[in-house]
Amino acid sequence: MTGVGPAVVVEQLTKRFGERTAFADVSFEVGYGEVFGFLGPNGAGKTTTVRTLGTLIAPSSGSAVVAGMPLNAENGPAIRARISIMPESPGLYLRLTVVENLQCFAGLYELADARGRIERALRAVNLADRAQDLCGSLSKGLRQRVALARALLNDPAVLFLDEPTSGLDPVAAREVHELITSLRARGVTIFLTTHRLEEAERLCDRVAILNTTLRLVGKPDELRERLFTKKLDVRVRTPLDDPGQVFGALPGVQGWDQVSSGYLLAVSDPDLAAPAVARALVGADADILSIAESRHSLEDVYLELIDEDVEARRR
Ligand SMILES: Nc1ncnc2c1ncn2[C@@H]1O[C@H](COP(=O)(O)OP(=O)(O)OP(=O)(O)O)[C@@H](O)[C@H]1O
Repeated sequence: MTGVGPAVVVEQLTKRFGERTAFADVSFEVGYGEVFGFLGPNGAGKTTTVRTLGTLIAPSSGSAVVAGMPLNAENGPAIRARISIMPESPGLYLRLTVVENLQCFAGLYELADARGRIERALRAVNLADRAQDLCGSLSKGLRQRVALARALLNDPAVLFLDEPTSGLDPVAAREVHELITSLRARGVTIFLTTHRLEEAERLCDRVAILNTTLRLVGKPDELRERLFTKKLDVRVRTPLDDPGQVFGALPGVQGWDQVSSGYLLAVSDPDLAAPAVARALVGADADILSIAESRHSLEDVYLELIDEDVEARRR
């Protein structure tokens, strides 16, 4: 499942539909074995990127390498043999059973040892005991798992999952998360588009934020650091008489704000600043309730960027 070099390389890729630009000038790389999150608002170009990298539509300009092969019409069949796409809507034959659906797709792929592959795929998604059920009788969550089994039939090196938990309840979504984690453990490279930011934060090694153009790529922690200053959240039983005197002269504390719950301190390194802050509070006779690093979520990062875009469009 692994290869030499990155699993996906995208360089200045652009897709236009007539006058409309779906995405423009997008460049990034995905390493083998990585879970790569692709985030962005509605209409940002995520699905079109997946369809382009999945060889379903041709880019307007730019270049890409997918599963080690340059993306072009000639390599289409070879790329398709090494990747899978699980689209947002599973598109199963509802009057056929689970196993009949998989047989049908194994036939289309002309896969050798279809029976063994189907058994393994069903086991991988914990559906072996539902093989004879009609797909039409399955819940949305189970249908999604059948679609995932279908995507696993060809043992893909790169798996594109387009909104795999869209419309699922929290339990069904968690099951899909566990499946993604187990696929990653098997070395499958996963390209995951999602609107669920907590899902991206939990599952992805790195994320990209797209809004027609690529806004940021990195590990969630790096993106937080790039966009936000670090903060210490300080809570005390009663407000300080003179917070400026307590926090003002502390090394590593760049500024402070009084908030309803206490004080938010801008710091260069929370681990270094916290003990000094604690000592200063004790020196000021304050009753400390807690001192903790205030963490920005990936959602904060996302909203900061997308809001910037909305503001820029208004100007
Ligand atoms: N076949 C097509 N013809 C014309 N325009 C298209 C086509 N497919 C997509 N688009 C346009 O390209 C843009 C990006 O669409 P895309 O579906 O890739 O966004 P998305 O990020 O996946 O959105 P969502 O999160 O809502 O699924 C949209 O403006 C869309 O209308």
